[in-house]
Amino acid sequence: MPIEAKSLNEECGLFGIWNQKHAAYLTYDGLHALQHRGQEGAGIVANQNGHLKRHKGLGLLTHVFNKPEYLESLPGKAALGHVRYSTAGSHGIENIQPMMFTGIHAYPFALAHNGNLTNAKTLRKQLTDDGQTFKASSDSEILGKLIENNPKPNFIDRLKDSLNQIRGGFAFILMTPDSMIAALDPNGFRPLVIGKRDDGSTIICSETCALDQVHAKYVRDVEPGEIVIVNDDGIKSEKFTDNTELSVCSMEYIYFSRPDSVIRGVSVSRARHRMGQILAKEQPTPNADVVMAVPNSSFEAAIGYSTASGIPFDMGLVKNQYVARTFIEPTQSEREHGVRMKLSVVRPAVEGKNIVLVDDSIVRGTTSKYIVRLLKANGAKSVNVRIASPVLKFPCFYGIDIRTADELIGAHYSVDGIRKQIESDSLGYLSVNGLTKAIGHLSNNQYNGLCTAYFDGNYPTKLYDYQKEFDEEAKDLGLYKGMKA
Ligand SMILES: O=P(O)(O)OC[C@H]1O[C@H](OP(=O)(O)OP(=O)(O)O)[C@H](O)[C@@H]1O
Ligand SMILES: NC(=O)CC[C@H](N)C(=O)O
Ligand SMILES: [Mg+2]
Repeated sequence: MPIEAKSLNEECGLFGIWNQKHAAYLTYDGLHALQHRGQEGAGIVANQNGHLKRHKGLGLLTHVFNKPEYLESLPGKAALGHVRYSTAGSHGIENIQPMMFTGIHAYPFALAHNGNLTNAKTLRKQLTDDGQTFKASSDSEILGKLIENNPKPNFIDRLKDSLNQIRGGFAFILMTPDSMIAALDPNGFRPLVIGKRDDGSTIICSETCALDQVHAKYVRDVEPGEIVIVNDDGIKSEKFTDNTELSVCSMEYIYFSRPDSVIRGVSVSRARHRMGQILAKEQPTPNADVVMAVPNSSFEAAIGYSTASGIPFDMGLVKNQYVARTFIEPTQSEREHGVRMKLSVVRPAVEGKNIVLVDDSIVRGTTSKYIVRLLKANGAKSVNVRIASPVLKFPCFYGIDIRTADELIGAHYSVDGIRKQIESDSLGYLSVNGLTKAIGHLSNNQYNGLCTAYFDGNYPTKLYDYQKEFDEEAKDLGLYKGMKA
């Protein structure tokens, strides 16, 4: 199974549409705009007069739907699609979504999930002890199993009960014979938006870039703790809990989401610009000749740095758009090979220059180290690395597949230690305050509406099944040393 040797792996993408005669085709187009969120597999379930039918497979969307008959075989006026990057369970076909369920009520439904459940292990054990069997190994199947086995006669009641049992990061879209239903976790970690097309169809999807793709207008974001029910009677909103506290994953703004998306009223592209501008103020580089980006995700931050500092921007690095894929789990040497296959240098832009190299993040340090060496080998006088986010030193349990701090260079070294490792002349990071300022105030709560746990260890929820292991690791690596826990 081909896995791209990336450092930060994207999350899943969801797209659902109700009341459109070409529902599966528009879902395909919408998923195409969300392909950056997951490349391991894709699937679409169509709803034709209450009958649910699915096609799914491993690999990119274009690969899974590489014959016209696959979409032709999915007629119906509603559809639900998913692109997957795994955070739990294997990379196998059994974990590719949407997943389908029926259960004791003989009421079929399909389910698509973005995020990661923090109490999946416990719930899985409880369900298994109760005699349930699972088809997949990911966490996503758990919500389906809970709904299937809940005795309440009404589907929404079964869903509410089940949503109140799961913990962690979750944006769900479900397709039943008569409704499309979306739900968002009480912290709203993952983006989820509602849109409308002029033809009267309603769309719910992960990012606004997918709304633009299918010519839909943005209506609003789904709220934490909310259930949105779309059917032939219109749109209805309910809550499964009032115990909510918005803390959107800041990594969505820094790296994951597409720059043309808008999350909770904040343009991802403009937020990255501001991260670069604030970084230029916090971490100036006197006497530099040129600002360069590490394509693709740091372009906006680098342009922001250049605008705020007055140092001209230039393209010193080129990214091969035909991404090299490896056929084994990424190892360190695979990653180095991956970066080499991906990035090359424009020598005349680099030779004899003092360079400010802006990237959005350092995970393991593979990319920065390789680029610093590459730029120096091409005659750069100095390479000053500036990172448009704070030091990444804590793992994420809500949907990014950094499950242990051990793999993060920021968990092992001080900023100067990292500088030595990546062999740069200087290194500077954006502060957590700077990051929060760049994104803006999303809420008046203690988190300003943002999860910055990867940088400050301030997790907005208990970590449940992961807590013990995390506490031990945090202690071993001294992650909170010198920090207010
Ligand atoms: O320190 P490292 O472990 O090397 O990881 C950091 C790099 O990973 C991400 O980019 P990625 O290569 O995934 O691709 P993109 O920016 O082109 O999306 C990120 O934007 C950094 O450039
Ligand atoms: N990246 C995601 O959102 C993944 C969803 C789910 N946890 C899975 O592993 O399939
Ligand atoms: Mg990058």
